[in-house]
Amino acid sequence: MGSGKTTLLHDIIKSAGTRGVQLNVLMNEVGRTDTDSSVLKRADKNLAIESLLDGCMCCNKKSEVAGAICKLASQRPDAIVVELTGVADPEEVADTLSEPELLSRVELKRVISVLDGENLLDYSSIFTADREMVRTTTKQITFADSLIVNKMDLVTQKKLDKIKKLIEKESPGASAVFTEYCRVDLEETVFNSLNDGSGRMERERDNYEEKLGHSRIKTIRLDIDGPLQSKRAVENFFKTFRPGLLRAKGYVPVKSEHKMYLMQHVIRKTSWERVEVTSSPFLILIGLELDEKRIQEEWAKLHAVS
Ligand SMILES: Nc1nc2c(ncn2[C@@H]2O[C@H](COP(=O)(O)OP(=O)(O)OP(=O)(O)O)[C@@H](O)[C@H]2O)c(=O)[nH]1
Repeated sequence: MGSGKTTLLHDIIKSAGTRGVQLNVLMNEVGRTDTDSSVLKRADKNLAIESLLDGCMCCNKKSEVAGAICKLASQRPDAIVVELTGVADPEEVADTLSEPELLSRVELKRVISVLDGENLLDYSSIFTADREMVRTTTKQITFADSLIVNKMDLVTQKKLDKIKKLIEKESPGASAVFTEYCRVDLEETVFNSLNDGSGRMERERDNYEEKLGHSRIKTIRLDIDGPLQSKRAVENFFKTFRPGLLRAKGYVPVKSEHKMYLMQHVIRKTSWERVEVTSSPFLILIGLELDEKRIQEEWAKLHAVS
């Protein structure tokens, strides 16, 4: 909400043009007309943009996101930049990107949070913002691979000290850059993450594991070779990986009941819904800096006893 995201995106698009990097853009504008798209077209008149209007991508627009990303990915760009609204939750977006149809086509490289330095302290205090806003602001700090605190021209030294303390509290050790008009080293903040040799998009991948592995938010796909012992065994497995594990979902067969379940796990709660599924079972885990090696080891044990 006015923190400087479109300002940054404009610069990214311009810079991509001079680097020969082809970007596509997915915009999400809450309750507004599609104004930012025209601003961005000024940076590159041939830019491919999909816009989702009147909704927050992480909530009611979820089902449309997969379609829009697939459409952009089919043009085989080097990368897709997704601009979220200020109220979007990065974790939910990672969740959306882990839909099976997207998992094989795109990989999350970097989450960049642009924070409004002038208002950040208000947005993160329960005395001045509602709980949902505080929660979202905290998540935007916690989940960012790059943290940009913008509008420094409007921030006093006293406020800056408090902002630094807030960031240290929510994400110890995180390095933030403090900017005016989002002027950052774009090589370091954006383009570096594209140069890992993984090449152009739309390449079908045989191995689905760790699709989102370059961001701090990691998605891991676990294979299910046979029925699992019990629901409780799966829930205990999730417990082992708290607090990093945020989300898990999949079709899980349970041996003790000879049934298939749609399993949804969010933070601490796990729900099980009995389903008839003919496709192969799978489980996707989403979390912050998950230790994949350990997870795979524990998962293998769970199978061994099933
Ligand atoms: N004073 C000041 N204004 C800025 C700065 N960065 C951006 N702005 C202005 O703030 C306004 C909002 O910037 P945008 O880049 O559109 O912000 P946004 O995050 O895309 O906004 P939404 O799309 O509404 O979420 C524009 O008028 C910008 O010119 C800054 O560092 N200082």
